[in-house]
Amino acid sequence: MATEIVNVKEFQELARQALPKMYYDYYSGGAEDQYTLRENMEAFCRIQIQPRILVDVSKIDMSTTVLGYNTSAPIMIAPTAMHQLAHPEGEVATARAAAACNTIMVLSYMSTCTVEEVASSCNAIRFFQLYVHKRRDVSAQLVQRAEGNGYKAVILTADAPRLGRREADIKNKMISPQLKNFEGLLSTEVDKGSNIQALASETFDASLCWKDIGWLRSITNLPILIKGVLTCEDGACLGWMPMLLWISHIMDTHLDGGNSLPRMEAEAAIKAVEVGFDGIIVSNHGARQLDYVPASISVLEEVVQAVGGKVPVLFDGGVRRGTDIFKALALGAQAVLVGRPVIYGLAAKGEYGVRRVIEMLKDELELSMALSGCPSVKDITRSHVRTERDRLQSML
Ligand SMILES: Cc1cc2nc3c(=O)[nH]c(=O)nc-3n(C[C@H](O)[C@H](O)[C@H](O)COP(=O)(O)O)c2cc1C
Ligand SMILES: CCCCCCC(=O)C(=O)O
Repeated sequence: MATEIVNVKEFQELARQALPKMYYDYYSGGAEDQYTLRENMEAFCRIQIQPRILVDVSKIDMSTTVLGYNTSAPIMIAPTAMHQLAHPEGEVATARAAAACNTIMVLSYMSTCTVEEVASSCNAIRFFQLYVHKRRDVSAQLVQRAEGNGYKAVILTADAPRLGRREADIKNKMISPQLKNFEGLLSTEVDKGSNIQALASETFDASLCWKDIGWLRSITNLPILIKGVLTCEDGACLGWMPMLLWISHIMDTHLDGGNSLPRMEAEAAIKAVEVGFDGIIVSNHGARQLDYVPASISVLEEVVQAVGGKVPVLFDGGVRRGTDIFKALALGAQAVLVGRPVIYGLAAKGEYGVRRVIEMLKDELELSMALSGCPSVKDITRSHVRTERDRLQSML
């Protein structure tokens, strides 16, 4: 008799068994030494939950809204490429699971099913993730197809001027399949599939910069969110200066005030608001781009503070448990996006597997809320978690 799958991580092992090594490595891997890949999960473990007791939690309401769209819980499906490598039904199965769970799905620019196939498969609320193509007309056409097919927002991925160095993919000679969205738009050489590194460098426009929000606005009326904003751990411009100075004194390090990296990085979030993005996704791309960037959970709060409620802040990276979601919400995220777990569910059991993954996360979040004294999402506050920084500060 098959043993019951009791958590999301167990789906990873099922996926490993189900997939050819080349694909499993592609989905599960991170960049270079995979330091950030480990950190994305370990940083969650260093945050403790501070529950309240004797609160009426006989009813728990996880529902929330993202950009005005109702969703059953603050959990979304992150854009991940090429779902048909995990399961023949690909993104259509994922979208159907999203619809069944009343969850928002973000379709990857690099999807294996087309924008239209996914749109016509179910009534899930869908956003469209955009990589800006060297040939801007190709990106513009895809965005317009998405808009015409009822996708509700564009998510611009800004952390990939080039593809990160994923050594397993290099060793495995990972090949991208044909991506049907581009049929008729690009040369057949790309259509027939190629080494992903080569395809990425043919695709990604490394000249993309802040002023290009103007071009994006000119091609769509949809809200545009930016994905890949990170800020530094120490947040010098956000009120942590006394602690920083103390730490720097102890460590005899030099901080140069105006030109320090923390200020520069915090400016990325502020800049995103200034140039008119409608939302921010704190993300390090699942640790697949630049290794040795911080875990995304460890920089979330700085971004939230820098943004100051002007636009919604979403979060992804390393979410594997309902408690992880609880922690991200306590640190100010409006919702989290989940990447690999969804693919593991899809690889293991198709649409049903994706549904189970989302249901498990929802069940765990619901229990976490009950045991923490939070009957609704808005009851989850900053004081429900204790971070490393809190612990350091209490020692001052
Ligand atoms: C296999 C894989 C493919 C991905 N493809 C894309 C993509 O096409 N576009 C994008 O913006 N992000 C992509 N990402 C990053 C995810 O959107 C997300 O940031 C990340 O997976 C979150 O971390 P998690 O996997 O730990 O949940 C991909 C991630 C993985 C694991
Ligand atoms: C096939 C070209 C590259 C796809 C990149 C998808 C992605 O973002 C990833 O992290 O992988």
